[in-house]
This record gives sequence, structure tokens and C-alpha cells, in this order.
Amino acid sequence: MKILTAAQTRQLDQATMQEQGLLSTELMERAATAFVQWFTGRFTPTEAGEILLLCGPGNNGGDGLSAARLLQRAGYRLRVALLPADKQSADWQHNRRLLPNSVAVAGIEPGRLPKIAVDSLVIDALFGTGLSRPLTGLAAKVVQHLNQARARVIAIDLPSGLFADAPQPANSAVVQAQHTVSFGLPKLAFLLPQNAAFVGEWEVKDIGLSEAFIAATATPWHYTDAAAVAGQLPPRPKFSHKGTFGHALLLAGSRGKMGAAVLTAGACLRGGVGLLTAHIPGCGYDIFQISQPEAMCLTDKQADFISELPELQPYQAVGIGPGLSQDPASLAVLRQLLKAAAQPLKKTGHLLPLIIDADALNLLSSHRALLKQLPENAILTPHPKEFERLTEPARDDYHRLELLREFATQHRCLVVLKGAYTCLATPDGALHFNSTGNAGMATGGSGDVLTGVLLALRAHAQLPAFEAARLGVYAHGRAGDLAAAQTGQAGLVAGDIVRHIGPALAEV
Ligand SMILES: NC(=O)C1=CN([C@@H]2O[C@H](COP(=O)(O)OP(=O)(O)OC[C@H]3O[C@@H](n4cnc5c(N)ncnc54)[C@H](OP(=O)(O)O)[C@@H]3O)[C@@H](O)[C@H]2O)[C@@H](O)CC1
Ligand SMILES: Nc1ncnc2c1ncn2[C@@H]1O[C@H](COP(=O)(O)OP(=O)(O)O)[C@@H](O)[C@H]1O
Ligand SMILES: [K+]
Repeated sequence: MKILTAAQTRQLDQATMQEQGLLSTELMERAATAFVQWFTGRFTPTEAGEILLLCGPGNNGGDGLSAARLLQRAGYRLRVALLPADKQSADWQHNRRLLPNSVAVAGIEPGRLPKIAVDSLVIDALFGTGLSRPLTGLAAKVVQHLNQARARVIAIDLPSGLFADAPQPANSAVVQAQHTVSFGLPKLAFLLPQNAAFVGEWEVKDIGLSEAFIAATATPWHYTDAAAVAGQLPPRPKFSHKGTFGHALLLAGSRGKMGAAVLTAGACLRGGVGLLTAHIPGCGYDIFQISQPEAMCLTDKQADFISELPELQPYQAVGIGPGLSQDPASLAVLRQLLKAAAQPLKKTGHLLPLIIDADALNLLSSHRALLKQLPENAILTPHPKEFERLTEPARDDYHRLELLREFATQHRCLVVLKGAYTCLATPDGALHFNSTGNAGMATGGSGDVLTGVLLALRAHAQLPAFEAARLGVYAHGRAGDLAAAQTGQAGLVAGDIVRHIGPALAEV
């Protein structure tokens, strides 16, 4: 699914009307109907009590007025508070005329802000994608008044004061909604941690916008939903054998962090790899062999960390990093691996696929000259702290996305920036936000599991780097969701994610 800018969203409205021969008021009615469907599914008239609708002067306010009419017809009690403005949009005026007199309407004045009790239900229809500057004056005052009331707030399309696709200055007035009900496509703002307190839980409702316009519109931003990865996992042919699905090599573990190697290996096996060999420090031999009998194991001459790179010839993909340690001997292994991976494989003529995680990333950060040696299409999986070490501290989430794009294009690699909406950056500058996963996955070892899944999907010779990364990130999050459905989020541990990779991959 694409994510468009606010300006492109306005063009999308126009294109939809032209394509479908719709009046703008008819499109507005669709949006309001979709909102009201969501609302009535969520709150009965009794639960809602007397609803306060805060209404701005543009089409967001128009959506609100239309929704007010539909809600009143469905038996809800409402009062409407209008933000004064020099002019209102034509569709606003249309819906104002249609609002029955039985709905109480009052203008908002500086000295007379609407009363909002803590248990009120407020619909925020002040501003949407037409916000052209940060809120000031009376509009900002209303938003602050609303936020102070700590009432239940549902935003139509976008919390008022929030830009759909760009940061706002610090301390700008922005509505803090519990729910945002938006139309058509997700907005970039919904996916960034800095906006979580404004957006709350969000949902996007289909209002039949022009598919042709969306397909023809260029954007760097994408949202990976089930449809994006459907059918991407190659089928396992009837006469396949373990050699069909690749042989992966994992370089992981150190004293005290053998669990990382065990989890990554488990995930790789559940990810469908044909064969897995792990090269681990000597101290981990019993731990590893007992906990992952399906994997083969090579032990390093060093007991506590890895200091040797095995012969790479047998392998179709290599993962390095989970629990690795940053010992200089392990740095030397990383150096050798990057050097070896710079040459195309004799068998296939392709570069050896690499997954680089955790301490291997930290070693790259402290020896940045090595970044030049990253083979094309290597997949790096930093969490935000690791990414910051690789680049620089970001001013905010939008700046971090810029850094992410720059990094992936400059180094011709794929970067999986992990988080609630993990963002996959590609060498051509696209950013793909993942839709699956939950806060239960914020627990040690979850990232190691992702590395294992990615390693497996890369070792399946058929899956190119981008498809493997997008599918792996999606399936990892989905496995976390399936696991959380059984354990609850608090009780989820990384091993639970491993156990649900199979079912998650079966779904896609
Ligand atoms: N496909 C879809 O998604 C559909 C979208 N639809 C809906 O349309 C909404 C977009 O409507 P919109 O373009 O009229 O903009 P909206 O957000 O109501 O605000 C514009 C008004 O606010 C004003 N204004 C701006 N900034 C301001 C500020 N800081 N302080 C004060 N004033 C400010 C601005 O004035 P100006 O900038 O010209 O001074 C103008 O008067 C969208 O979010 C969705 O709800 C549906 O109806 C149909 C399908
Ligand atoms: N709140 C969250 N919502 C969804 N996914 C999450 C959340 N928190 C963490 N995750 C996922 O869990 C994994 C955590 O990775 P990482 O921080 O590297 O953990 P570790 O180093 O302990 O293995 C990432 O894939 C991340 O996307
Ligand atoms: K709004």
C-alpha cells in the first residue's frame, strides 16, 4: 500500500471525483459514512453520551458536519462547536445547511470555550490534511483546552494540528486523540513514534479512492500489509530436498550470549532453510547442540568469542552478529567476511547474501571504513540506537527517515530499522513500513529472531534481497502477533516468536 503526501491526497480526491463522476459532497458523504460506521461499531448511543463535535472551517469540518447529521439520525445526541473563520469551504456550507435544527450549534469564542467533562466523547473535525501552518490563536487555545480536559477524543482523518507528512515545531498545539479514523491510505505521521500521543490507535477506512491515480503516483513511502507479501514465499516442490532450500551459515554467540545464537538458529530453521550451520565459540558447543539439534555446529578455537571465519564455499547466505561480542578477533572475522563477500560466488555468479545484525553493526560503526566494503544488497538490521551509531543522532523521527534513506542509497544496501513500524529502506530510496508486530516483542532476543528469519529467506535461492527482507519483517511481526494472542504481550518471550514463525509463513 502506498503512503502519499497531503498534497498528493488532495490530488487523489480530485482524480477520484473525475474518474467516478462524483460531486465533492458525495465523496465527503462517503468519508463521513465510513467514519460513522466505525463510530457506531465502537460506541452505543448510551456509551457515547452527549457527543461534542469540534468543527473547523474546511473539508475536515465538512466531514464532521456530515457525520453529525448521520449520527443524529442513528440516535446519538450531539452538540456542535464551530471554530470561527473568514470563510468556510463550499462542502462545509452544504453540510451545514443539511444539519437539522435539532442539533445544538454554537460558535466558539475566545472567552467561551465549550465545556468538556472528563467523560465526554469529543469528535475532532477541526483540521485534517489541509493544515497549512501550525495552529495559533483561538484554534491552538481550543486544542489545548481539549487536551487539558482529558476526555475521550476521536479524530477524523488526522488529529488537528498534526501535519500528515512533516514534523511540526516543538510545542505546537496538536490534538491528543485516542483514536484516529482516516480515509483511503495511511498517513506517514501515523507511523512515527513522536506522534503516538496524538494519533492514538488508528484505522484507515476504504472510501473507494481512485486505484489508477494511486498506482500512477510516485512516492518513496509504502506500507507492507498482508496483500503486499501474499504469495511471495516460494512453494516447496514435491520432489524438493534439503539442498533445495539453501545452506545458511550463522556467525553468532559469545560467552553469556549463546542464547542469541540459539534463538537466531531456531528462527532460521523455522524460516524454512534447508540446512543451517552455526559457527560459535567453543564455550557454546553443548548449549547449542542440545538446544538446536537440527542445526550443524562448528566451534571456534576461542572459547569465549569468534575469531575464525569458516570456509564460505558451501553456503548460500551468511548471518553475522547476534551475541557476537566486539572483540578485535571478531572484528577481524567481519573484515574477512566482507572481503570474501565482495567477490561473486563461483556457483551462481551472485554476491553472497549477508545479514548483518547487533554487534556486527556496532563493529561497523566503530570502523566505518568497512561500510565501503558492504556487498550490494546486504541486509542490515539495526534498532534505532544501533542505527544512530552507524550514522548520527537524529533530530526527530522525520530526520531519522532521511538518514535512513541516505544510508541505504549511499551504501547500496537494505536497512531494516526496527521498531513498532519497522522501516525497510532500499538502495533505490524507498521506505517500506511494516504493519505487523506488537509491544510484546519489546523483549530481549526478538531482534535475533528476525535475523534468523531473514537468513533463512535469503538462503532460499529464489528470494531476492528486497522480497526476502519485506517478507521476513512482515512474517516476524505476524509471528509475534500470533504468539501474543496465546501468551499476552507481557508474557511474550522471543522463543514464542520462533514457535510461531511456521504458522506466520503458512499464512502468507
Ligand atoms: N480522500 C480524502 O482523504 C478525503 C478527505 N476529506 C476531508 O477533507 C479534509 C481536507 O480538507 P481541506 O483540504 O479543506 O483542509 P482542512 O484540513 O479541513 O483545513 C483547511 C482549512 O483550514 C485552514 N487552515 C489551515 N491551517 C490552518 C491553521 N494553522 N490555522 C487556521 N486555519 C488553518 C485553511 O485555510 P488557509 O490555509 O487557506 O488559510 C482552510 O480553511 C481531509 O482531512 C478529510 O477530512 C473528505 O471530505 C473527502 C475525502
Ligand atoms: N512496540 C513494538 N511493536 C512492534 N514490534 C516491536 C516493538 N518493539 C520491538 N519490536 C520488534 O522486536 C524486535 C526487537 O529487536 P531488537 O531491539 O534488536 O531486540 P534484541 O536486540 O533484544 O534482539 C524488532 O524486530 C522490533 O521491530
Ligand atoms: K481532525
